[in-house]
Amino acid sequence: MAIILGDDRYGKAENRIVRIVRDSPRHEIRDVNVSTALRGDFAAAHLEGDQGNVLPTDTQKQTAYAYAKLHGLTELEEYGLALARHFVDDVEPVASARIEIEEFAWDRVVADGAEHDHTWTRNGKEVRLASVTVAGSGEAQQTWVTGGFKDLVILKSTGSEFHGFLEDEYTVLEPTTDRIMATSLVATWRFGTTDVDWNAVYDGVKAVMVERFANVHSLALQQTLYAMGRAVLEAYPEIVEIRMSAPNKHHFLYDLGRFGIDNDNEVFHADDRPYGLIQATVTRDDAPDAGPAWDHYTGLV
Ligand SMILES: O=c1[nH]c(=O)c2[nH]c(=O)[nH]c2[nH]1
Repeated sequence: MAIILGDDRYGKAENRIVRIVRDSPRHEIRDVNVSTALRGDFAAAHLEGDQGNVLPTDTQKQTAYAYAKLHGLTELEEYGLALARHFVDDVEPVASARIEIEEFAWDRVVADGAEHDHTWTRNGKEVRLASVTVAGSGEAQQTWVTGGFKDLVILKSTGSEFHGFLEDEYTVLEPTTDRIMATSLVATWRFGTTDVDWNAVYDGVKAVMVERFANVHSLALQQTLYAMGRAVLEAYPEIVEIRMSAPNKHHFLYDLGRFGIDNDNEVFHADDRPYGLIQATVTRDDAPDAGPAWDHYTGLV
């Protein structure tokens, strides 16, 4: 009996590439998850630990990012064809290449009645939230109502800076005057009354927050959150307090300079963790006591 190596392949799975086309003020976005897998003359790596034929998965990753710039991502299939043909045609030991691509769709934000040039929400709706607490009876009965949403994923491809921060001996972050800002927003608000047009207020609050995210030129996610919360309280007298939680979904500019390729805020790596988590409450100074309004039960709201 002989023991033999069966089928094998290898590559870099799930490269989270965001490509912004920004040759006019109206930007375009492509947000993809790209996996590469190569088959070919790679037995020696398994049998002898010989890497002579092995194009590192890291190189496959770099190529996937470089091709996002060089070939664009306007058509996923064109991009995939270019990448696969490169591996097969230009890398000697490669006999076949498979490229798998998932695309996450974004919808352009409409703010002030017009499509926004550089802000999108992730396709698919946010989850609406509501909580009601009633206590006591008769004249003494009290009621607390909160509304909100979670999973409102929103991104702007410019109009965001972050610099002037405190630095110490562990600071390596480079200041930036132009970055992607993205978050998956959770917002919950407390009503001061039950005399509310609930659905209309929900739609309105969401529109106000999206508009502020899009149009406030941001110096930090903290500043944007406060601007959103403030605008909600200004627009809706029936709301007395709003709480927001915003993961900073980091998009790191991919270093293509190493390959002699310019990257003028066009190709990014969308990192999933760790993430900054920014939370803020904005409230009226005369807001009634919150009582049990925030007394969460399931953790879902
Ligand atoms: O908007 C930001 N706020 C921060 O507090 C922070 N910290 C960081 O590293 N990046 C950012 N961005």
